[in-house]
Amino acid sequence: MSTSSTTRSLIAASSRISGSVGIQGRSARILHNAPGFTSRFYATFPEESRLLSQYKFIKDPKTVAIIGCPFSGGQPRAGVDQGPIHLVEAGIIDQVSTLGWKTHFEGHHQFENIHVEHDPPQGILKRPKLVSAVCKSLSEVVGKHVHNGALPVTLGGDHSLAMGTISGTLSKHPDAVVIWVDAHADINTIETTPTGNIHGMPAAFLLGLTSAPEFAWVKPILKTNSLVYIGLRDIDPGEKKILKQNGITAFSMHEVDKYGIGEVVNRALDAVNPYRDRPIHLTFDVDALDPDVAPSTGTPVRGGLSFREGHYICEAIAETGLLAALDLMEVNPSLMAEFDVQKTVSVGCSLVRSALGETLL
Ligand SMILES: NC(=[NH2+])NCCC[C@H](N)C(=O)O
Ligand SMILES: [Mn+2]
Ligand SMILES: [Mn+2]
Repeated sequence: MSTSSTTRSLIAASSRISGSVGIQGRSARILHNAPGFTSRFYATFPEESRLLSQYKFIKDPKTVAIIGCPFSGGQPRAGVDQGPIHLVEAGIIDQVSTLGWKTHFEGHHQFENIHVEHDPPQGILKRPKLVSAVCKSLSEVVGKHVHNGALPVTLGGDHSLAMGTISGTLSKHPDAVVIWVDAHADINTIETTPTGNIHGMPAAFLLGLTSAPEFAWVKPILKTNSLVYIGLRDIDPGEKKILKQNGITAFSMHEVDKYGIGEVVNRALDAVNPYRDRPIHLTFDVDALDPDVAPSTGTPVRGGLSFREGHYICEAIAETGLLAALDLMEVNPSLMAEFDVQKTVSVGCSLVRSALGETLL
C-alpha cells in the first residue's frame, strides 16, 4: 500500500471517532507520527496513574476533554477551521488515551445555536458578532469541563478562540495564570490593530485593555501580572507599547537564544507563579514554532522555536503538575503541500502529548 493510501485509510478510520474513548490497554505500542516522520514508539508505563496524579487541579479519574473548534472567523485565511479535524484524524484522541487519560470527545464543536445574520465590520473590527458568539459559547463549554474537574484541550481554529478558552478557565480558577506561546502577542486593541483581525486581539480583551459592545460578556479578569509570553518575534508597534506600559513579562526569541529554553521557562514561571501554586492555562499558537517545524499556519514568522524548544515548554509545564487547560491553535492544513501539512499536524499532536505528561517519569 502506498504511503498516501495508508494515510487516507487511517484518516477515514479515525474520522469515525466520536463519543467517549476510555483508557486504552497498558501495553499498547503505537506509532503516533504520520508516515515519513521520525518514528517514535511509546509504551504506557505501569505507574501511569501515579504520573497523572501529578496534575493537581484535575479530579480522578483524570479526564481530558478534547474540544475541536473548527473556526476561522478571527482572521481572513480559509482552512484554519480544518485544523482540529486533521488533528483528530491524525489520532490525537487515542494518543491521549494511551497516556492513561480518560478521554472525552463529543465531536467537533458545531456552534449549533450560533446564527449571525448580518455581521458588518464595526469600525476596523472584522466579524465581531460571529467571533464573539463563538467565543462565548466556547467559554461555556470550557468552563463546564473545568468545573467538572476535567482538563479541557481546545484544538483551534484561530487564536481569537483564546478569549473563550481563557474566560472558561478563569470562571473556575480566577487565580489561574496564562502562558502564551506565540510568535505574536495578540494584544492589539481597537486603536492599535493594523488588520482588524480579532485573532490578533484576544489578550487585550481578556485584560480589559480594549472593549466593544459585542464583547461585553468578556470579563476583564485576567491581570497583567498573570500573563507571560514565550516565543515572540513579530509584534506590532502598538503592541510593544502595551506590553511595556502594562509591565507584561515577555520572553522573545532573543531571550530564548540568550538564556536557553530551560532558563526562559523557569523565569516565565517565576514571573507569574513564583510559589508554583496557581493553575496554568497554556495557550500554544503553533506559529511559535519555526516554519521549518510547523509550516502550515496562517501567519508564519521565521526564526521560531525549534521542535525541542516547543516540546520542552510543554514538558516543563506538565512537570509542574499545575496544568488546568490547554489550547493548540492556528494549525491550518490548507496552506501547504501535504508533506508540510502532515508535519504540522504531527507536531501539533506531539505538543499536546508532551503537555499531558508523555515524557514525565
Ligand atoms: N494569532 C495570530 N496568529 N495572530 C497574528 C496577529 C498578526 C497581527 N499582529 C495582527 O494583529 O493582525
Ligand atoms: Mn501567532
Ligand atoms: Mn496567536
